[in-house]
Amino acid sequence: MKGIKFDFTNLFQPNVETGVTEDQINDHKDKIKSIIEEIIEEKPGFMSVPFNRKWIDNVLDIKNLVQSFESVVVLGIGGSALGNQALQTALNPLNYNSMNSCDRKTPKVFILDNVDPDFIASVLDQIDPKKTLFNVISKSGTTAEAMSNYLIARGILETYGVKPSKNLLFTTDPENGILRKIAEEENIRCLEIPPEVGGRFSVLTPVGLLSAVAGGIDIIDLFNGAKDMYDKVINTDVWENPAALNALIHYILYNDGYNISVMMSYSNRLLLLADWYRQLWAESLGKKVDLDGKEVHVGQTPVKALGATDQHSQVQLYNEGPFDKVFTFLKLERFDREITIPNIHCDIPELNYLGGKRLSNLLNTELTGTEYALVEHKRPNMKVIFPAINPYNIGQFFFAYEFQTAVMGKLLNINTYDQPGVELGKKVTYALMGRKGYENMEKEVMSKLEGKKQVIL
Ligand SMILES: O=P(O)(O)OC[C@H]1O[C@](O)(CO)[C@@H](O)[C@@H]1O
Repeated sequence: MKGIKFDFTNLFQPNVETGVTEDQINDHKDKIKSIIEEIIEEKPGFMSVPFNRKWIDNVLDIKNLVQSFESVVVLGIGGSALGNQALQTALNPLNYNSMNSCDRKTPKVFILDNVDPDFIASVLDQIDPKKTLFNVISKSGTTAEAMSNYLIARGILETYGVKPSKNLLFTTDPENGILRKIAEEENIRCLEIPPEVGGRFSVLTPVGLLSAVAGGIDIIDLFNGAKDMYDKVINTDVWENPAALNALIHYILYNDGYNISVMMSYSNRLLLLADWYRQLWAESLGKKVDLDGKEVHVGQTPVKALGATDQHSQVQLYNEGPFDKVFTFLKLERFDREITIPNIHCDIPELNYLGGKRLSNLLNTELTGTEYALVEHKRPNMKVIFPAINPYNIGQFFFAYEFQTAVMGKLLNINTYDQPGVELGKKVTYALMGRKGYENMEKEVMSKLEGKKQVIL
């Protein structure tokens, strides 16, 4: 079977004592059917993305230009960066940027998704601004982090005497926002973020596609994967729909106190898919009010982990701590590279069992060990199995989880597509950084901050 597989075995009773039952799933069969019908009917923006060739063409039209640069630097945050990072890390070698240019063939790709000066400076040290394309990505065109990094990049270009329009590319709303305005005034190249697609659902739009193309990734196959997954997830029978079944099981467990969803990748290359998932699951589902206006404070906290590394950091808690976590392992069957452990110290039993074994075998055996231990400790867990890492499988993953999030949002009866909870912190930053129009807020914040009884040791 082509594509990724979802192994739900260890989420069900009697395989795991705390798991769900078939009856519980059957009790929700009709509800899931109507939820899927509703989603198809309502068609949230992300649903049509894989079928709109425009997003691919817009990016492929400028492929040669983009790939003519030595480096491409993405300036964005949240949904305007996490998908890009997941794509680069999964689909290019982990040492991609440090490979020599003949082996790499396509530009180095850096993603600046923070305003930590040590981080930004460390990337700026690695690029030649004159040979760098800065892709500023912001749907709103107002995000302080993306905008300050834009100003820094532009300042550098101006210092070097480079015409900004030559080395800048904006990815933003087709009509609104300050980036669009600057682009129009200065004739800066622009790609569109479809207004109906929220940032965290935008990886398959030019948001994620431009840097993917810069890194030589086959975006057509990425779309093919997403399209084939679409066909699977619109199936209204929960037993044949991996995204709906996954959402439903997470929902049932959540209502049983499983407040945390751990995504643990047994592949360094797949790890940042878990970062992408964290934003999707957290921002979409963590809500104060439901669709009836009732205060509900729902949401399952997504956590990222790496196997085998975190077996030696987190697994003690996972096995013996509170019964509040459901686990998703990302398993890779075929690694691109292989290393065989040499037969050295053949007379030392603590070492000789490893000799001659492949590292991938050790890693996946460790996964089996962790799964086994979790089951023994009555912890529900599942696997997403990647036969290999390729654009098709990654496209499938993205679309499956986007749809799963949509189903979970319906089960929780919340608005999956807004994020009112991020606004206050943003506004306080504007106020304290002196943005015009926020003077009253600055006063209010300062008086609250100064009025606090200090407890500093
Ligand atoms: O693309 P923008 O508008 O800069 O937003 C970046 C991110 O900020 C948020 O609006 C809130 O943190 C996310 O939803 C979004 O992905």
